[in-house]
Amino acid sequence: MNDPSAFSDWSERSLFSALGSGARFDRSAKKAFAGARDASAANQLSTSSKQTREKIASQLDFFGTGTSLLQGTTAKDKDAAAAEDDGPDTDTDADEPEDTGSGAESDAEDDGEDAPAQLSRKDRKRAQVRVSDPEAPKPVTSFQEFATRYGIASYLANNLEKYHYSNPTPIQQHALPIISEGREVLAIAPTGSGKTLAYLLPILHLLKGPSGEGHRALFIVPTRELAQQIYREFKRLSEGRNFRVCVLTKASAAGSKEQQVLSKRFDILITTPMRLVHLIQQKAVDLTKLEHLVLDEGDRLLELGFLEQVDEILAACGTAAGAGPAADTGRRPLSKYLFSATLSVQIESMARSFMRDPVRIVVGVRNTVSLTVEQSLMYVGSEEGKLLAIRQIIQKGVRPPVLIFVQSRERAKQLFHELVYDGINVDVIHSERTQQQRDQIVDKFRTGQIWFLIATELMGRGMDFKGVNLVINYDFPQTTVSYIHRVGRAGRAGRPGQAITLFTNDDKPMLRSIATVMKESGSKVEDWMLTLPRVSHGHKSKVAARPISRSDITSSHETKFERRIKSRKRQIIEQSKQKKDRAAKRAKKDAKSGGSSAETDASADS
Ligand SMILES: Nc1ncnc2c1ncn2[C@@H]1O[C@H](COP(=O)(O)OP(=O)(O)OP(=O)(O)O)[C@@H](O)[C@H]1O
Repeated sequence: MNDPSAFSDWSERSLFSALGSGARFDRSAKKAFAGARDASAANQLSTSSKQTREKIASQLDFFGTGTSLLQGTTAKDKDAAAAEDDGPDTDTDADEPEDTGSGAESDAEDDGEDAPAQLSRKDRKRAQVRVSDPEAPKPVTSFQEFATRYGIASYLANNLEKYHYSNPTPIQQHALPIISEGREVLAIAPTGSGKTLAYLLPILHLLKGPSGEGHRALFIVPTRELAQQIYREFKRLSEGRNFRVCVLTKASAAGSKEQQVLSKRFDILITTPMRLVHLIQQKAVDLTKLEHLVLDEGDRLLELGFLEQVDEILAACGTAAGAGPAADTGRRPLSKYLFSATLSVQIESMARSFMRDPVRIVVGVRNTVSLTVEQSLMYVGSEEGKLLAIRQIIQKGVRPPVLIFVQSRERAKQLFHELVYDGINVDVIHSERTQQQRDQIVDKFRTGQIWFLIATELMGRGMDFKGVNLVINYDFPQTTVSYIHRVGRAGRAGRPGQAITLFTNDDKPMLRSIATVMKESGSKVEDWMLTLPRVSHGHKSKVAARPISRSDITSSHETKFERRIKSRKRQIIEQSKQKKDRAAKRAKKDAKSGGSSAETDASADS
């Protein structure tokens, strides 16, 4: 398994000089709009309000990095920040519902003493953790306190130390005791704030050790990449206890009799909904021994498309939506946990219908972006302007790894062909690529072999690439939720990150919503963006369901001849890549058959 930290070391080196001048991205990049229809609108670029970010940095220093928010701040930036006005502290009319919960929340950390008096009410809210039940177990302030209060096994304490988890993040401080004391949890905390450990650690503590009785913990996630990532995190944290973990893949969900027998040996299942439903329908899996059920990226899992499958899984656990807790069978009652960076009021009430009096924990302001991400919007006029803008951003010098989001597979392929022709170290990931290709790409991106990764919504949620410095929304996100998750691939674990969102005139209807989210998370946006006409919910739903149609991504100035040459060049690159992949595969195979394999099968440990 690759160690992601190796990548961060790598990214510290200035490897990107080959692609550009090495200069940082110029945020006043008006030149990027050459050729765009409305050059004057280039001035509408927004910059982050560093002043606001710095003021609350200490409050939100989840990872104890201290200077993380300021690391990317040059002296010039600081001057600029000093000159900036944070603007009036009025609530903007967030298009996404904010927190309209029960109203019975206790501001667990809002005793007025911790927050500096000069912070505005909103800034303080950004730094708060709100817990819905005043009777919920009190938070822990350190892993040491958690260990002594609950008597956690020494292997867990050792692994926390070994993998440098020195202080719990706010979501961990609250979730660890609440889950450990048997309460269900609805957790909403920013992207990259350590939600995975917030549920893995207490669940491992409660499971104690492998039992061989059947599946006792089930983790459901929307993509198989995320399933693999949770598997990796689980393996690290459970080192020293021989838990048997199964990540359901296409192959393992085939539902053969052998699988049915095998599955009983696994303590833990990690899966996407579809894979599990397949096994349930084949009667190849027994979920009646389940003690813990986690819906990671839970709001996504309760949306149309996944909802029916999740409902079927809940029914198989004895907890159908609308029903109360499972009947007492003498075993530990099934506890359910939902984690996400975003959760609407509607989805929350749906979740409550199958949960048992969950404690809701909200870190910061609901549905906003992590403060470690410096967000900006860039007007590019037209689709051609986008291609020009991205080339200029790259030429000016950015530090890889960089994630670039587009709205469809087709566009991902088109942009890939454009950038690969420019000689950029780029790859593309989308659902049409094979499982093996997807795994390889994720691995290569983690380890720095790929510098730019073009992705669809597939990679928008949950993926933890620690070193991602920059996210570029080449295509404007279809919803604010998608925006929050996409830009949350940068600025993780307290590190600074940057997000640039390109927009054209076609994106203006949705601009107000995104600008509002940016403002809510401490970035400065132009006032006119916040006063654009509101868009009806009907229109938003339409855009959410189907992206706006855009013209193809292509350098239109090319002649037919140039395009033919380009296409031939692409073929050659593709062939040479395939050749390399085949050679690597052969080498791996030879190595395996030659000696004893230390690597266990990621899909099915035994
Ligand atoms: N207490 C901690 N100290 C240091 N690093 C941590 C701690 N907890 C988690 N991390 C690291 O922070 C990174 C982000 O964690 P994680 O992937 O769980 O974020 P998340 O909140 O689930 O984000 P998302 O909403 O995008 O899924 C991971 O690399 C993880 O190893």
